[in-house]
Amino acid sequence: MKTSTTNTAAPARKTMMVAGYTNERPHFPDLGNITEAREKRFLLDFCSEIAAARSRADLSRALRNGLKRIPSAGGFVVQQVQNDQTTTNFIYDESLETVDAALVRELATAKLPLRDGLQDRVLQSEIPLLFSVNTEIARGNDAPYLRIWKKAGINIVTGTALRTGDHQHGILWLGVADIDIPLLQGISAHVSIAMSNIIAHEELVRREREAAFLHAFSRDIAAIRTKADLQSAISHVLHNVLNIRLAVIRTIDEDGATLSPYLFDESMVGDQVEWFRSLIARKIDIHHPLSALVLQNDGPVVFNVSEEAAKGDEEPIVRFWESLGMEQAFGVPLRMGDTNIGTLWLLTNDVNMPVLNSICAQISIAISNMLANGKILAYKQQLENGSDYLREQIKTIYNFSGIVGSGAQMQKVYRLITQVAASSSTVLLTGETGTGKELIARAIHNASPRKNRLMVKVNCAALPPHLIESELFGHEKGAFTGAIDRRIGKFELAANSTLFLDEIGEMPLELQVKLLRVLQERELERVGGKATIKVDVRIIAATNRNLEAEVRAGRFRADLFYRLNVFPIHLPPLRERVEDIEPLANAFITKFSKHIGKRISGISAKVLKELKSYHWPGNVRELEHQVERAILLSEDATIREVHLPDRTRPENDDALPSAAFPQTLEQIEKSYIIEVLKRCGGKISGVGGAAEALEIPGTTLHSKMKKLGILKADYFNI
Ligand SMILES: Nc1ncnc2c1ncn2[C@@H]1O[C@H](COP(=O)(O)OP(=O)(O)OP(=O)(O)O)[C@@H](O)[C@H]1O
Repeated sequence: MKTSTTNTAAPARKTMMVAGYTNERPHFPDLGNITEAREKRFLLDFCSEIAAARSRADLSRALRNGLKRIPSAGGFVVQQVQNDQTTTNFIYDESLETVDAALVRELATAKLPLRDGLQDRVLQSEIPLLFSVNTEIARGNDAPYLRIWKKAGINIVTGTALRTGDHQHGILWLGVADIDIPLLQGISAHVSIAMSNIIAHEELVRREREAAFLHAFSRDIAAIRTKADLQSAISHVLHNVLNIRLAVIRTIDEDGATLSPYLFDESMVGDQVEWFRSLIARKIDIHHPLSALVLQNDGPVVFNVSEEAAKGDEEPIVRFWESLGMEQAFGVPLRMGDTNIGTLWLLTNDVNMPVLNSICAQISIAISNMLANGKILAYKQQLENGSDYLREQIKTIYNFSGIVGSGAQMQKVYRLITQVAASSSTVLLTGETGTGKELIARAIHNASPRKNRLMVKVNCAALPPHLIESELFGHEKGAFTGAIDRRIGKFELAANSTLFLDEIGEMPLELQVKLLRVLQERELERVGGKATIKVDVRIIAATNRNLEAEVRAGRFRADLFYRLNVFPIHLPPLRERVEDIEPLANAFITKFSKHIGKRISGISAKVLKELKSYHWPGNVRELEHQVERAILLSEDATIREVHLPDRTRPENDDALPSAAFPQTLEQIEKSYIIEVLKRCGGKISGVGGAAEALEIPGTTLHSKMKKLGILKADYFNI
């Protein structure tokens, strides 16, 4: 046996037998005590057992049994050549575990570089090579398997390339000092065939398993209705089929410009959860280099983490991958047909690309179905809410079928409506209560390009402050107690239409900030939601308060006021457009006589005079109610009587007639308080209440009202 400092190679021979066995033994010594005939017998037995091997365990057993009959044999290892210039263990002799179990097991799962000065030489050689373990170690070769052989006390090992045709499957290492080269070649030829069969069989089993998983996955995914179920199905298939974990799925937002997180799994980020969450929470521009690359690619993109880090772009996500010790990260486009719907990110150092592709195709379908479902639900809700509006509109249609009034003041209002309607500019309608602000808001909407969608109205004074935010911006399920379902807000409902914010002066200060943000950025977040939603909404706001005074008093934000006051339209009080009173009264007679079912043809001159001289604190609404009441009470076809409150004024006289004037101080006080209460819409205390206007505490006003016998009917009877 030659154990020179270098390896000894046996020259290739032309006289090999079919099994690779020949009687000639030019370099290797005899096969111990096995005679030539027994050698043949041995090889036949050995090879038939190897040929029968269907699994790694079979092959291992066959090699172990065969080698038992070679006295100098000390163990075997078969390494498999991988595509990435490495080898991995295929089988090893379990008896080596008695030497150093931990090291053997470590090697069993390790990837060894192919070019280590030994493996590469064996694979390049046509014939088996013989190495001295001690010499290789002394030379500085630190291949870990040399340490095993050394610990096992084996100094001479032979390495034989395992090939079928041109394909290199691996290397057969034998710890044997004394073996006949043709016999070794015969053994290796059979091991090569067995190995390639086992690999093919394993591949087949793996594919069948994958196909079964994919089939189950597509079945499961078709039945999925919730995001949580989708997440668990995806995690399950990735873990079971690819043995990897999902990092995050991002979907492209409605605006088509950004990607938002859709699903993510923090189970693989260890104690870096907070960092991971902060990275995930961010919206990503679709042109961001890493995402753009994935979205432009047909299949998965492999990012080499150290190469990405070396670019010095200070990408936070790359630093994160580095911190997890990842060598590679995978970004996969999620697509339906030619349309990108998002990206899927995996943290793994290795992945089966074809399988990943088919999983991603299924995930794309599932996500796009879920997104479509979400949209359908939103549309459904929009339709439902829309039909409420429609009903409301139909119910009150007679109220805004036309604006009545042709006086100079209303002519000015009509001109302003015409100027602003076609644009999307914000309009601020001001004027006392009942002057027709809502009517004008609808007129602007109906004259605008948005007229085919319903105008959405929010009365900021009618909602409790804690509900206004959810009413305006919507909420996600569970956002607060009572949020049992997701609900879209009025802003989203008014998408591509007009949002009429009535009584804007009543909006609480804290909400004014949020409204300002939406008006500035045209995007909002639902209460309890993370996603930002773009909205194209035209705003018309209305108030009967003097907003400038409210700003000065610190009750209204100046910045919001300037945002709203883009195009102000002031509705004059009815007392300043007396010329409109008769046409308005006639219009209401037509409307109510039809509605009530009484044929009323007109108003007496006396009543008309009374109407024209009245102060109309409740403006057109008050006139409307007075006409309705008069029709109900009238006994013939002409209205001959109206019951106006005490504040009538004679024509051309600003002073009130003495008969109508209260006689005592108490009466003066009573009617003054009633007047103030009317102007404050019956609100007694709080912001905008009568007590505030009278500059007395709410409790004092209450007791005064009690003392003076002021009843609700006194100030609500307009
Ligand atoms: N010029 C008008 N022509 C016909 N009807 C009118 C006119 N102005 C107001 N009205 C009617 O008066 C009533 C009150 O009008 P509207 O609700 O638009 O007033 P407003 O200024 O918005 O009141 P508030 O400030 O109290 O909300 C409605 O029934 C409306 O149809």
